[in-house]
Amino acid sequence: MAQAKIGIIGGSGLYQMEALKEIQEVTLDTPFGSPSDALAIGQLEGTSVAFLARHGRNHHLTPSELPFRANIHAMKQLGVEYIISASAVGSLKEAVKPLDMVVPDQFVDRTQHRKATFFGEGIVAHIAFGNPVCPALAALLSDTIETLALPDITLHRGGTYVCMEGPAFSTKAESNLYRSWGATVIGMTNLTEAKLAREAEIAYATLALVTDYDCWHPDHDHVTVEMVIGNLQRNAVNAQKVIQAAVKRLRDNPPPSEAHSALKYAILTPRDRAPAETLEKLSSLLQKYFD
Ligand SMILES: CSC[C@H]1O[C@H](OP(=O)(O)O)[C@H](O)[C@@H]1O
Ligand SMILES: Nc1ncnc2[nH]cnc12
Repeated sequence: MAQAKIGIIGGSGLYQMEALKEIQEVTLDTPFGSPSDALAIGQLEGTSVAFLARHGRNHHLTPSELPFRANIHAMKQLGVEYIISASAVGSLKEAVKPLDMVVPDQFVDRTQHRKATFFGEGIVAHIAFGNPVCPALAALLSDTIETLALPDITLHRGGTYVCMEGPAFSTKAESNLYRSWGATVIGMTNLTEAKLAREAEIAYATLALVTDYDCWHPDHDHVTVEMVIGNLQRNAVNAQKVIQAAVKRLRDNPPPSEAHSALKYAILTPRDRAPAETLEKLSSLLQKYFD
């Protein structure tokens, strides 16, 4: 099977990478079901990259329907060590404007209906998640954006991404509550992905692309998909430039990441007490420790 060290997960508005060449479409099965779509494995900046459209290429999956575990497992099967996630977000701060880019360093989990762990069924592990984003990968992403200096785009290094369940947008009371917590942006997908990526020992960072001011802003009574879509298309063009340049940096200088050994002290169940079926199910995550 084709392999790739770098994975890209494209969110709303980013359903393919234009610059990806020699594409092989791979339909993968995982112990956690099928990923959102076939993965496109191809060449970008002379290195192998695996691309997945998070909601499917025709955007047919809601955030709650996303097969997060299958998506991350598929990346692991392909040998991915770094995931750059591109995501549409609403802004919770006046200074963070539509079309700006944020590279968050924290998440707040407001999801309710998701399986956000590979563990259970007889094997227990507790990963550290105090720093939910890989600092080295996030720095690489921010440095890339800064160097590109895209016209009219402000970069915000760091910030807190509130991950809500959706699919409906927030109420004003919720939006103002998140603002009172000092959060920066809001979306519906990235916390779950970041957690699973950490369990899979994949370094993960988010390129958050601001589409709207959510509903708290006095000039925007509601968030509407119409409002979001206009900015999504412009964001997608910028996201492709950033991702391509970040892949080049990653190719040349893949940073060491603590995420790559996240399970080292996390697994509590001794191997000889672990159910054979679960060991088999988790083999691509655990083989390094249990062989
Ligand atoms: C299109 S607005 C709501 C939708 O956009 C974001 O998706 P993604 O994170 O995959 O870019 C947000 O999380 C919602 O799923
Ligand atoms: N305002 C918002 N709330 C949640 N997810 C979003 N994605 C884009 N804009 C959003």
